[in-house]
Amino acid sequence: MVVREIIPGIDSVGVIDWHRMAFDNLMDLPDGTTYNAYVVRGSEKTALIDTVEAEFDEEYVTNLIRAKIDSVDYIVANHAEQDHSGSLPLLLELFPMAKVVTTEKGKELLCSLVLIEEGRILTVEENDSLSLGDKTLVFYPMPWVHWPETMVTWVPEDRILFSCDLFGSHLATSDVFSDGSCRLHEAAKRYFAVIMQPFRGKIRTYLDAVDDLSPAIIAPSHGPVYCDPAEILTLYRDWSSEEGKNLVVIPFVSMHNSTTWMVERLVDALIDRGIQVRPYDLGNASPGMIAMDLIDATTIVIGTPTVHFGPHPKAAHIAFLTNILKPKARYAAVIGSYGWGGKTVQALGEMMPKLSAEMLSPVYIKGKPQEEDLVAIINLADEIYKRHQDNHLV
Ligand SMILES: Cc1cc2nc3c(=O)[nH]c(=O)nc-3n(C[C@H](O)[C@H](O)[C@H](O)COP(=O)(O)O)c2cc1C
Repeated sequence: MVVREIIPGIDSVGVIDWHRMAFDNLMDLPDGTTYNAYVVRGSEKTALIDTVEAEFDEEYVTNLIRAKIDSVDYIVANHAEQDHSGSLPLLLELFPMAKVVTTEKGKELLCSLVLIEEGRILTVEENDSLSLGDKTLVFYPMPWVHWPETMVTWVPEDRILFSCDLFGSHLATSDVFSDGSCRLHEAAKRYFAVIMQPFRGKIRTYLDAVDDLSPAIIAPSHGPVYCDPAEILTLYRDWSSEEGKNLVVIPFVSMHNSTTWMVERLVDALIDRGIQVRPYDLGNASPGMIAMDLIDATTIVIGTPTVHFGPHPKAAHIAFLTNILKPKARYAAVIGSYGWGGKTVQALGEMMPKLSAEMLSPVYIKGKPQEEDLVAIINLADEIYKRHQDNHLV
């Protein structure tokens, strides 16, 4: 529990969740997370920006007491997801005059997800503003970062942007401000990979809007605050672009090593051809790491044996994840081994209808790979090399 000043009149009053291991049961969290919330004190009125997970209610309220907040006029809900709206019911009890400020869609979601009474909600649209006296809150809906109701809040007098999940990172740290470290950038990338990647087209548009505002500070709802917004804006420009890198990601699973031997041969052949390669054994790989590489990969190769006539469930899981993340990869292939028959290659293709990648010829072999099978793997490496060359990546 700790209150930190961001700038005079604006404090960080959120909480640090040091030990959380997973988020949304979708993403592994190696570094915990934070639920950021802020207080903006104007000369006449006070606003809170976002709240925290309900299980951290007590810490949040303690922070408000430490920050000497005895009245609240507005509680801005930039995003209705429970990690930011969970404390709203308690806060509305504690501050009976406070209004929740959100978009029309946010109102609908808050009423159903955290059971807020409609009468306590004030809805806002693009460019609407609320005066706090010497500070103003201006609202910009930015749907689909990463839910339909999301918005950001801007304080023009201080040029600070409360960007909610946009620019967030799951990183529990005692630093309230970015330290510019690789660790933070990796946490932000992991966050983008799993939460923002499918919406990168919209995000490119929103990056232009943020550039137009030219913020001095970006204060997201997870992870550190950026006093040099170019740091995170530059990373977001790269991650949200449609330009893949000279990278092949190979998530694979094997029961008796035939698929593993094929993957090993492919890895060596790609390295020989000057292509960066990341194999992930799905027996113990982190889905977050794979998702991060999907941001950059130009080619995805899934390796799997046939199990009960289809792909191994671990390969099916990664195909499903790939499909929902809609990565920018231009090429995909399936390699692996079967015993007597099945529809593994076709089934995997059908699991990824949202992947707009050209499917390269599979190398799907019976039993243990023989020399001619390994030659087919070399041919696949050549195919990938040619495609990467066509894209001026090698
Ligand atoms: C539980 C189980 C189910 C299997 N089901 C099939 C199947 O439906 N069709 C098939 O062709 N092979 C099936 N196989 C055989 C494997 O696909 C085959 O042994 C393959 O070579 C294993 O590749 P790996 O060494 O990479 O695990 C099955 C094997 C196991 C262990």
